Amino acid sequence: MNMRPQSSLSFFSTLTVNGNTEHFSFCLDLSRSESFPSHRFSCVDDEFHADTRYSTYQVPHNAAHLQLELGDCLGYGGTGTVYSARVSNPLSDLPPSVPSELVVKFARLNRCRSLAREAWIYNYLDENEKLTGTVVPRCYGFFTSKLTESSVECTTSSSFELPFELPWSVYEYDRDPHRDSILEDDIGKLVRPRTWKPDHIITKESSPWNSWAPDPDDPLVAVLLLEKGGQMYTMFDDKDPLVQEDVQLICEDLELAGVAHNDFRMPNLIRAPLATSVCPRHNRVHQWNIIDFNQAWPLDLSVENYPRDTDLVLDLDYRSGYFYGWQ
Ligand SMILES: Nc1ncnc2c1ncn2[C@@H]1O[C@H](COP(=O)(O)OP(=O)(O)OP(=O)(O)O)[C@@H](O)[C@H]1O
Repeated sequence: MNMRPQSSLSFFSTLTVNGNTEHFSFCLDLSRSESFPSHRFSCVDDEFHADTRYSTYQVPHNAAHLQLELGDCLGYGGTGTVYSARVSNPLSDLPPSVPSELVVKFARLNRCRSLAREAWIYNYLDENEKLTGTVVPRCYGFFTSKLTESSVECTTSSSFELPFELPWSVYEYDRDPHRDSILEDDIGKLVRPRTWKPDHIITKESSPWNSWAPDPDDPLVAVLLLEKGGQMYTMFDDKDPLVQEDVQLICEDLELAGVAHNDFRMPNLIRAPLATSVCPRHNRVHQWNIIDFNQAWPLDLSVENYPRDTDLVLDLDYRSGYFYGWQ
């Protein structure tokens, strides 16, 4: 029987991140936290739907503890700052498939809710679509911790507000540093089912993240732990027909999973991690992975008129002006 290996999302319950650079040093203890479910978008009526199938995923409470030493900054954007991190646990404590280096995406202090959404999409792609490890990096969980002054030392200044000084600092160009960004399923009409049964199922509306807002007096740090991929896509890669073919195929995989990415640009396409598995649909190891899902949402292709009605929403528009950053 062809059994899928245990999901990387079930490996760890708690995490310690040690960061020591010339600007700061910190030691953060974090615990697994629930991610933030999305409503289901439907192209039938162009509305978001509350749907009990789109709910939180269980977090493991008695799984292993992971210890990381922060390495280089790999990139940043409006939502977070991304670092490589070396696993410092004794190897015997870890599931054998855990690589020695991972990636920590820190949410900016005002963007924890957006990162909680991105974490939910990774969960969705892992559990429903089995795309983690082939088309998107494997995810090792979403963790949070309250930030205390005692856990952080800044060598330049002790301010929590300094841009770029700390991995969770608010983005310098943020238009509203005191709020998280508005997600597409926060606005417009919401369609509710006629019968709404189980109270114990946590959907977007009943999730604590739905009403979350950053509190400067009680800051929260949130991180997403991912498999480490390589360099992002460049104009040089763009000229290679083999690269183009492979990217078309991973776009097809994400489209057939019914996940609308909503921000498909060159920086969100990276070289696939070393341990990428064979894609069962294309019977090959893809050389590229898609990242950055904080603006994504799922569709249910079994109720959509696919591809006729879904094309505009699901099409990743590879090599479009938006992809190149021209519009
Ligand atoms: N798993 C990964 N492996 C290697 N590099 C990564 C990984 N995840 C992110 N990066 C690097 O970090 C950069 C920023 O990551 P990401 O796009 O997730 O941040 P963001 O803040 O959500 O961006 P945006 O402003 O588009 O929302 C990427 O362009 C990429 O270079």
